[in-house]
Amino acid sequence: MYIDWVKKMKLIRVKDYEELSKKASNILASQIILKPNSVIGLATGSTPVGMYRALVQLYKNGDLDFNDIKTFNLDEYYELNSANPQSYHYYMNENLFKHVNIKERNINIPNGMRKDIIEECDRYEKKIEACGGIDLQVLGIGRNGHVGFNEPDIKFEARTHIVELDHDTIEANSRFFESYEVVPKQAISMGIKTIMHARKILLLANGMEKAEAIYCTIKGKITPEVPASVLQLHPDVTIIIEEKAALMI
Ligand SMILES: O=P(O)(O)OC[C@H]1O[C@](O)(CO)[C@@H](O)[C@@H]1O
Repeated sequence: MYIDWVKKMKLIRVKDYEELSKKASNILASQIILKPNSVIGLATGSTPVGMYRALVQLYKNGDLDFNDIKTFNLDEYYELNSANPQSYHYYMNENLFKHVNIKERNINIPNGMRKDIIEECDRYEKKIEACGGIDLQVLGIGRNGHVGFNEPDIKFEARTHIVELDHDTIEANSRFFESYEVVPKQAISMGIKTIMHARKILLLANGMEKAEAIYCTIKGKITPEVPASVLQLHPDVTIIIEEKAALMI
């Protein structure tokens, strides 16, 4: 492990995915131990799967208690219901929630099935506020530098909203679906402003295909073309980068 600071961002370089997952779960576990009623922002995608596995293990060993934890997920596909195995509701249940003692009423994920989507986005934002804001937000990163589903050219001032997914994102995520055609083309996502309001941010990057996005996020100019680059302006960001994702920095 190698720790570095670039423009106020704390970079933790790790040798492989296992170390990334362990390190990320330890950071989350410290947050939960130090503040048992923390509000945690959660991410989906393949990258945090190992972190969730490690958190479940800590819980099973009796080292972690989710009883007072509240969670808010970053995003959900539009018009996929929670019983659909491709939905992020389903993913979260399978990877974390059903294995730990979190209370159902403390779990928050945007509801892509609501008829009035604008109202749903508004409700989600208000709920985050009512819970006192997010203490620690976990993020993955897309090949195009997206965070949550905030695609390139997003408005930095956006809050939770409905987004049109990029071709690149649909293509990347089609590995979880039968084909490109059946991947939803829209999603509800926390906006950049919502993410930037979190007190702490933990970004995880794994694999060569993230190397360019990570380079632009850390060393590039701050631009809506690389949504994650805005994190340079956040006062408390930790990025855990596996060796191949760190190739360009
Ligand atoms: O971890 P993965 O599967 O590479 O996904 C990266 C990003 O893409 C998304 O899955 C959305 O496309 C995000 O939720 C995630 O942060």
